[in-house]
Amino acid sequence: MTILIKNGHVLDPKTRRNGICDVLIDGDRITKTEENITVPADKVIDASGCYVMPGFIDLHVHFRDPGLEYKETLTTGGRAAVKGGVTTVCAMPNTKPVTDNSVKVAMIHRRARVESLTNVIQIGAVTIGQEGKELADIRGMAAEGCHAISEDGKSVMNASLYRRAMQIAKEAGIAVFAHCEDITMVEGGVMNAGAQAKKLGMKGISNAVEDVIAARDILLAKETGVQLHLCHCSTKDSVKMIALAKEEGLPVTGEVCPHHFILTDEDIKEDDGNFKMNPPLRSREDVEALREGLKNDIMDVISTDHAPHGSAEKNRTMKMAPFGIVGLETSAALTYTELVEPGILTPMQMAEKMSYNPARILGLAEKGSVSEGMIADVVIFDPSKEYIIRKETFVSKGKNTPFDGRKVKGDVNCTIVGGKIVYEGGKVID
Ligand SMILES: NC(=O)N[C@@H](CC(=O)O)C(=O)O
Ligand SMILES: [Zn+2]
Ligand SMILES: [Zn+2]
Repeated sequence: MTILIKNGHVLDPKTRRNGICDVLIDGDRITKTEENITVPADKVIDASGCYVMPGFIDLHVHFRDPGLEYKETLTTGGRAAVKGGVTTVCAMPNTKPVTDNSVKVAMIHRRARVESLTNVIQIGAVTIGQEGKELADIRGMAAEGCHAISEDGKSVMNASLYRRAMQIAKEAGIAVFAHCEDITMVEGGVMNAGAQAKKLGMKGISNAVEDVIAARDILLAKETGVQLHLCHCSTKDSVKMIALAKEEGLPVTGEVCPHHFILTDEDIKEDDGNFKMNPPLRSREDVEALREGLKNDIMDVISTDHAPHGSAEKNRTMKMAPFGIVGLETSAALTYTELVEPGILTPMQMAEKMSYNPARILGLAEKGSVSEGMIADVVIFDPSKEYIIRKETFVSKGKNTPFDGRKVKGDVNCTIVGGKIVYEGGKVID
């Protein structure tokens, strides 16, 4: 099968191509990127007025499979991913049971190849059962294709144990994805500590809850030399610390989620569980620092932390609802609308942070680029389309979003995974 994408504006962070160009796909590879390709193809796509970018690589999703299939599955999560232009995801291990050994990892990889439209890279847990007591078989999981380990959902509070995990990850050549939260400091908090929490009568989560662990983890990365990726950064001091780490030449990267660079705690007008996530929506100052960090490339990655939950669970009070919101189907549009349209990021930076940089962090040499020889994971994005986000239109099982009813500009037109069209004309092609 050959696909010829005509007249699109190619954004390729690897070759720095940034202009109108045709793209030819043959089988699972991109075989040519050139102006005016005229060879016949099985399928021709007119991408006039659209960006042609490397398929998005989301370093942080929760597919809830196995064990919590009522929230999401490899199939439903995969469909949501390709609708959002996401051609590879990193699935976090806080499944049921926790994905903490090579047999479980191999099983998910095997199943995902059949059940999921997007590529799934399973992330292995740091400790057995995410209990923070005994290290998981990190080497074994790395051998099964875990490109990173993570205790996401919580931090490994025992610094000595975490340091040992980092040493092993370093030896195995994989990264550590860090969820930064000092659980001893949370004290029942459900939203950002500040005036809005007081007004709503909620317990607060201060910035230091994140910052003290971010600082610790950077210092541990310095000692062990492991590649450390800080997940869902929400505070201005996280940005500062990553800047410092980079100045020192440490292999530390930072990730920001759309909700953290768009919303503040003041957007929580009432007691609504759909605004509850970890880390919480912070202050205007934090949001500005995250935007600035993305703009000046201190922050490398935009991920979703797609965290689906059942409606009955989320349509409860802030106190009762679980932490987490969905993101796969809104991330590209929100990023374009909030960062690219206003000139905070260039379109090329969007491609970098949503695809190229994640590919580098995972060590995927054949991904994150629309250029000859690469795997044909491609997204065609129409920056002119305006619409309103409606959670009923989500293909994810999770409808838990604070962005329902929000106006956005920019929509995924077509998603190609390994040379196969899996989303086109508003429809997922199973
Ligand atoms: N982000 C969240 O609020 N929730 C995540 C866990 C996590 O990412 O820490 C989840 O698994 O639901
Ligand atoms: Zn987390
Ligand atoms: Zn998460």
